[in-house]
Amino acid sequence: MARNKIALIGSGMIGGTLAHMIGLKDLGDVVLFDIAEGIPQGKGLDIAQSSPVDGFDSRLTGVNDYAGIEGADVCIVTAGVPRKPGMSRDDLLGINLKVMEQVGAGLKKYAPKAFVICITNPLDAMVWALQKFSGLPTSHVVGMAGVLDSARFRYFLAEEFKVSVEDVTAFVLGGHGDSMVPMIRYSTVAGIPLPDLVKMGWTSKEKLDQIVQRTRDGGAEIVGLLKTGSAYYAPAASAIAMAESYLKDKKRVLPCAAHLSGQYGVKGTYVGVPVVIGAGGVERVIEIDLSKAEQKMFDNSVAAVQGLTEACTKIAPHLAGK
Ligand SMILES: NC(=O)c1ccc[n+]([C@@H]2O[C@H](COP(=O)([O-])OP(=O)(O)OC[C@H]3O[C@@H](n4cnc5c(N)ncnc54)[C@H](O)[C@@H]3O)[C@@H](O)[C@H]2O)c1
Ligand SMILES: O=C(O)C[C@H](O)C(=O)O
Repeated sequence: MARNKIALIGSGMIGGTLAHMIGLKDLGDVVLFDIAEGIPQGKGLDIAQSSPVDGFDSRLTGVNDYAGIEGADVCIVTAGVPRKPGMSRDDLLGINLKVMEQVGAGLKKYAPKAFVICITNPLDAMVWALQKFSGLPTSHVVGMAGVLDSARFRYFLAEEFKVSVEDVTAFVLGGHGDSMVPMIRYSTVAGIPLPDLVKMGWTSKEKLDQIVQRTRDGGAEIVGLLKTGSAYYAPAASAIAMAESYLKDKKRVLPCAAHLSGQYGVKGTYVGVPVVIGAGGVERVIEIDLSKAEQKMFDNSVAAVQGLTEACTKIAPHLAGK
């Protein structure tokens, strides 16, 4: 059987980490693409030279021409610019929208059958624009944010309860911005919902509120510490989980920025919701029951995302007709 081909569009901090993880997990051959000459080639060669030590056979190559991604099964897009301290993700919209137009053209020409995972920020607006620029089916263009935000939520909860991260399930709905909605009611420790854990005296409502806020601020916390860019280890691990579910038809249920066509009362917008990812791409959008308060927070988050997509159509009016 032929090996999977995984193209990484953008070979910066996340792109390099992705390439390394794909090698270590032996998920397939990797093509690193970037506009910066030498960076994808150098990272590819460096990681390839670790393969005899770690015992993997992935072939890694670096390119500056989209032709190199031809026939990719999966493309993970991190091309663009990350934020620095004092910036919001939304400040990246203008610059990264131009990058999405170039990437979309490259995907359309060379990898129209790929499963595409967009990571570039501001995430929900960029994946929306990338789908339109590329013309690929909405089932095959998805955004990574919910897996990361949920992983942060799970990690903070596991720390609070002093239990294994493995036994904490949690997820975050909505856009990947300040208005994201960590779902307390649907989060558990070994199946015990968080509100029950409050009743059992494991934690307090105030402490949970602090954890929710720390989750919302999770990206900014790392940006404030790193100062030169944003998180990359956890984002890369999150995208790998999505790629693996597609490549191995695992049908994992993961929160992702998915195209909504009426679910949750939303049409034509990408926003974070639980989906099933399998060989068919996004095979199902799962509509969970929301309380009035949860629905209000979700609607508020959707409105924030729609504000950004409107801003995109002002910068690139041709997006409106796509
Ligand atoms: N969705 C999420 O949860 C999430 C998490 C972390 C980071 N991000 C976003 O991911 C993006 C990448 O982050 P990073 O830390 O890897 O940044 P980085 O600066 O390390 O890497 C970005 C790479 O993109 C390349 N690039 C720039 N313009 C390009 C173009 N037109 N075509 C191809 N390549 C181009 C750059 O040369 C650079 O190598 C940022 O926008 C960041 O905000 C999103
Ligand atoms: O916060 C950022 O700018 C990067 C990313 O969206 C994150 O959540 O880590």
